Amino acid sequence: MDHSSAARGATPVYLLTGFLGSGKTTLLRALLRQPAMASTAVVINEFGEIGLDHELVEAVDGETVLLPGGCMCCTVRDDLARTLADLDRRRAQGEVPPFERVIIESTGLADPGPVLQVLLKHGDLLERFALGGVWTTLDAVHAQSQLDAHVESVRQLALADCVVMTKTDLAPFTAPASLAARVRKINPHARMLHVCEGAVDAAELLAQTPSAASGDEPEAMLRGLCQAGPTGHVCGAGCGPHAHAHDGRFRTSSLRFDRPLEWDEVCDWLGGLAFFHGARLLRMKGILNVAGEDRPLAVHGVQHLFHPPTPMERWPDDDRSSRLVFITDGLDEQALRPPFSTA
Ligand SMILES: Nc1nc2c(ncn2[C@@H]2O[C@H](COP(=O)(O)OP(=O)(O)OP(=O)(O)O)[C@@H](O)[C@H]2O)c(=O)[nH]1
Repeated sequence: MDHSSAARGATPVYLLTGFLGSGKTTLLRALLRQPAMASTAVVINEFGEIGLDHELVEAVDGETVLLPGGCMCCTVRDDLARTLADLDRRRAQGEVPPFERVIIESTGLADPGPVLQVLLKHGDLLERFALGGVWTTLDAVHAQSQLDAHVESVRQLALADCVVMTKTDLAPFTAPASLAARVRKINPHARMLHVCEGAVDAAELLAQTPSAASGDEPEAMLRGLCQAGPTGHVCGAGCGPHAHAHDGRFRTSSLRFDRPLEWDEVCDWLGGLAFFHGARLLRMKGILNVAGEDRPLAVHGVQHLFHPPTPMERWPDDDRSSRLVFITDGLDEQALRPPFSTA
């Protein structure tokens, strides 16, 4: 938070961004368990129709708000401004715990520039909230190809105050060093942390403010960086889906299964998807009800890599159906359908 914001008592807002599956939710969960992150309100935005991240975060001892489906950098920017204003009002009226900071987890496809504009341009919000920093997760396994193919991931990196390189445990030995060199060319100012499974010191991350990172006046610097999109397009109030490359090209598909699933069937199905369609399967995540298991299983995939399933503490609500969300680079929905019955 910059000093003028601190002086006027504005609440710092941290934007947690990073490409699909790069470890944002994992980092957020690890952060929220630490005392330094007590009194944090969380705002989560997802691209899919079925929002899963707020359920995967688990055990947040504070206020968690799920922004409606849609990418925050285009369709739900007004919702974000409203959500922040609403959080502030509910805090003043004692309806939510008295949070000291807000973390916004954006969709992996969001261009952070327009999101930051919400914080920097909304007159009403400026009084009460100030940008605390931008944290960008970078997947050490997939980032090189994501940076080649998706301008959103370059923008997420360019606007970072702190780059959190994840999955170094899975990457080939030399990958983090060559990725770090590429990061330096895109964003020489950002601090870089290497973390495994979200294990980062919250206090250290909180210390990475825009001013600490660059020495520039943070809001002025960010305003410049946020103005133009990758194509020179400046996001405005009437900015619709047309303005962003990801709309139309990226497709979200959601599947729901009412009956408990057989684990072997799921493995064959998802294994086949990764094998045949991994290159276009940008992200898969789900909560599964597996026959014989008391607890739900969280499953995650990024391109060809499927992470080991993890049992969740408990079902997030009464809904016992399995839910999966796929974000693909134009993959036909038909290709995702399982060979077994979904009923
Ligand atoms: N081995 C390993 N796995 C990780 C690490 N960080 C995250 N993961 C795994 O990567 C998968 C995706 O992580 P998430 O935290 O859900 O990624 P995300 O960026 O929130 O995903 P989206 O919100 O869908 O874009 C999960 O299975 C995590 O357990 C890491 O440092 N090491």
